[in-house]
Amino acid sequence: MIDRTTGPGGLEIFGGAPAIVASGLSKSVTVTVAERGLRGALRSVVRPERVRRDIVRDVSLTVRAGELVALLGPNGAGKSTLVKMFTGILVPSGGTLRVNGLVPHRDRAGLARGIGAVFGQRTQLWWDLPARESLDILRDIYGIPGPDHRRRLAEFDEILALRDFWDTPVRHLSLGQRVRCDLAASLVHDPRTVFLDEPTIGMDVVVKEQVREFLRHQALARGRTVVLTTHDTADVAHLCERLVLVDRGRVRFDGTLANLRAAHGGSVTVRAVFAAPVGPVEIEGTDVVERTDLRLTLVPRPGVDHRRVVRDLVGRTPVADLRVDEDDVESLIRNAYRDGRPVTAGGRPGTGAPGR
Ligand SMILES: Nc1ncnc2c1ncn2[C@@H]1O[C@H](COP(=O)(O)OP(=O)(O)OP(=O)(O)O)[C@@H](O)[C@H]1O
Repeated sequence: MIDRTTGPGGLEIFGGAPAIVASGLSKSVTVTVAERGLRGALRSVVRPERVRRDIVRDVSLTVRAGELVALLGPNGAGKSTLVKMFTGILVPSGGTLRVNGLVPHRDRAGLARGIGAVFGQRTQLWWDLPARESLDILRDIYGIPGPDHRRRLAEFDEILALRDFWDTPVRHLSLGQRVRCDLAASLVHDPRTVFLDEPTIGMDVVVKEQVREFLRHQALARGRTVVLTTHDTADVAHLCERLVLVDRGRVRFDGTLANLRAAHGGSVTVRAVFAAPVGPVEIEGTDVVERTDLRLTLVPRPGVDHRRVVRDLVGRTPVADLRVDEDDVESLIRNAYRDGRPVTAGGRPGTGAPGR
């Protein structure tokens, strides 16, 4: 059963039990190795060589209720496999997993009432029906009371502007319109935890922002847990407080963007233009890149907080203009994969165990 209370302003919020608790979670498959050449092909038929492939290895992760978590990683890293285990579609080969307090593959029916999912290119809507009719069918399947259903659709429509196209058959919708309807379908039964695979794929910048605002609202105001897989680093920068980087089946990093910056950030550059000429300025913990009477460019040394550098600079000189250039999210993630060490929240090297 889903544990709910009423929060400020009468909003329903979910209880404090973690949404996901995974410990040592693994998934292996057995694959047949195809041998080369005609003789090899014949041998593969007569005596196929089978090898075990580890797709997800020893993943430990706790996601609290109401968290917005991005699951990131290169193609083939194991993200979809993890989400398939979270949603009960795949049975883990090892470790333990609970989602909304349930063992997903053992209690798929119970789990379905408390989770929602959007899987990228696939739709859960009826192809030949207008999206609105699909949402009505889902209302009947889940037994949602009419007033609740209408209130939820009005809320989804307010941010996602569904009314413009929800009377059009799904097969005539653009990808961006269809995914917006799929988002509504995944939330219509008010699930506690939502899994979204590339929710902003194929959308223009305006619609992407609409979807991000919608997901923020669903996490912050509604207390829903949102786990999204994405290759769009702007989703991460605009949306997620927590990042889990997966690589070759393992968690390589688990923490906030600030943790990632601390662990894998390159340099931050502080550029100041002064309102009047100044003499020599010494700011502790920095290297000077450029200095004139009117300009100063500094790079804080590793481990030095650039905000302290900015405070010192502004406190001691007449700064007319100031710019801080940091690595963008994409370069941070690239650095994390290149650096190779698994890092948990707080920037500490670790095994991918929950960092908070
Ligand atoms: N049933 C299976 N049999 C064999 N290999 C599999 C199976 N399912 C997944 N894999 C392999 O496991 C790896 C992880 O796949 P997965 O789909 O989880 O990656 P992903 O991180 O979601 O990738 P993408 O970003 O491309 O969607 C891939 O190398 C894939 O080929």
